[in-house]
Formats: sequence, structure tokens, C-alpha cells
Amino acid sequence: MAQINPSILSADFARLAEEAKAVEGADWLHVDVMDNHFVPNLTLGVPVVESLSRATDIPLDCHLMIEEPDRWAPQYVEAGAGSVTFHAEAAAAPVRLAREIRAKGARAAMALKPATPIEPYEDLLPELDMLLVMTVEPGFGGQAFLDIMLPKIRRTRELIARHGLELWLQVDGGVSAETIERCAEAGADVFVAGSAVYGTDDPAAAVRMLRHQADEATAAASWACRH
Ligand SMILES: O=C(CO)[C@H](O)[C@H](O)COP(=O)(O)O
Ligand SMILES: [Fe+2]
Repeated sequence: MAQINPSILSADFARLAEEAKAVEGADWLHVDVMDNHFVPNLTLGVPVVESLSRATDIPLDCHLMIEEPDRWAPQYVEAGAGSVTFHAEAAAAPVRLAREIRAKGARAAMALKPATPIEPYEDLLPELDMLLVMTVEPGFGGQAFLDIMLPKIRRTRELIARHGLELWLQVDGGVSAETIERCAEAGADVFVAGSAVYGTDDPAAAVRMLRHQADEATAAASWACRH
């Protein structure tokens, strides 16, 4: 079944615990950590993740858009994150970092900005639990989905299948009722949605609707039949 991860970037930061409750039934809560260096925006850090992990039963999926993830990522595991994603463009030693995240007890994931190809990282895939293909330029919520990323999602799904891996394939940025089916058809199975969830009157219903759409599109997709 498709996993839907609402992004709290589009939530009210003064009411994060309530905003987590508003998406009960979501698979993960996506937490965008930005440092105003790797991306031109600043959000939250380790103490907020620590408090949020105590305030909700939904596991936290921390997307680190920061420099020096080798230094910081382990601290997010200690703060309670169930999954930690570092960017390929920022990590100094991605294999060592992925192993450290896993050794500390979280799922290890790596993200690719739109201009970063997947092919140079093929040998790294067995070290990861999830690969994130960004479908907008990281930094801000509410941007338009980049259709041009669909071939990269397809190629990544093919590589995962070729290596016989159980790796999850996440998409993040502009995922909505209009775009989620294209992502699922191309091979994504974990979907981050910020504005498409928190920008509605009923965020929990939006999660259910997006999951239903993704499941239908996956069932019809050739990559899932071969899986
Ligand atoms: O990583 C991100 C931006 O860098 C966010 O997770 C993403 O943009 C979610 O927001 P939306 O669904 O509104 O695009
Ligand atoms: Fe994100």
C-alpha cells in the first residue's frame, strides 16, 4: 500500500502537536529541516524534533536540507526520528553516514535534488532504506510539481528492481491529487504532501484520498506487477 507522509512545512508551527493529530492515519510525519545554507530557508532543528516525537505516535520522517549532514543526522535519530534523509549533494561520506543512521536504529535515506542524477549512486542503494527523488527545488512548500522528474523516478525504480532491493522510493514536492497518480505510475511508493494535506479543511481525509489515488495508479502500473 502507498504511504502518505504529510509535510509539517505547511502546518502551523505554533501548534505542531495538534497538527500531527489532524493527520491521524498518516504513515509518517515529514519534517523538513532547513539551515539557510543548503537551501535559502530556515525551519527547525533537533529540539523541535525531540519534542514532536514525544507529542505524536506517528513516526517522524526527517528530511535534512542542511550542510554537514554527516555531523547532524545521528542527532536526529537520537531525537526520536524513525527515518532520516540526508542529501547526496551535502554528505561527505554517504555510505558511512547511512550505516551510522541504521546502527543507531533509524531508517537511512538519501535525497537527490532535481539536477542530481541517480546513476552515480547505484552502488550505494543497498546501504539505504529509502531514496528520495525531489520533484521541486528544495527549500519551499507549495511549488509546482516538476514533470521532468518522472523519467528519473522510472529509472530509479528500474535500478531498485534490477538489484532486487526492498528500497522505498519517495517523492517530495508538488505532490497533490493532480500529480500523485503520475508519480505512482512511474514507480514511487512513498508520497510527501504538504500543501495538498494541510491546505485543506480536512487533512486526514486528504491523506486517505491521496493514498486511494496512489494505490489505484500503482495497481495499474507495470512496475508493481513485476515487483
Ligand atoms: O522538502 C520540501 C521542500 O523543500 C517539502 O517537503 C515539500 O515542498 C512539501 O510541500 P508541498 O507538498 O507543498 O510541495
Ligand atoms: Fe521535504
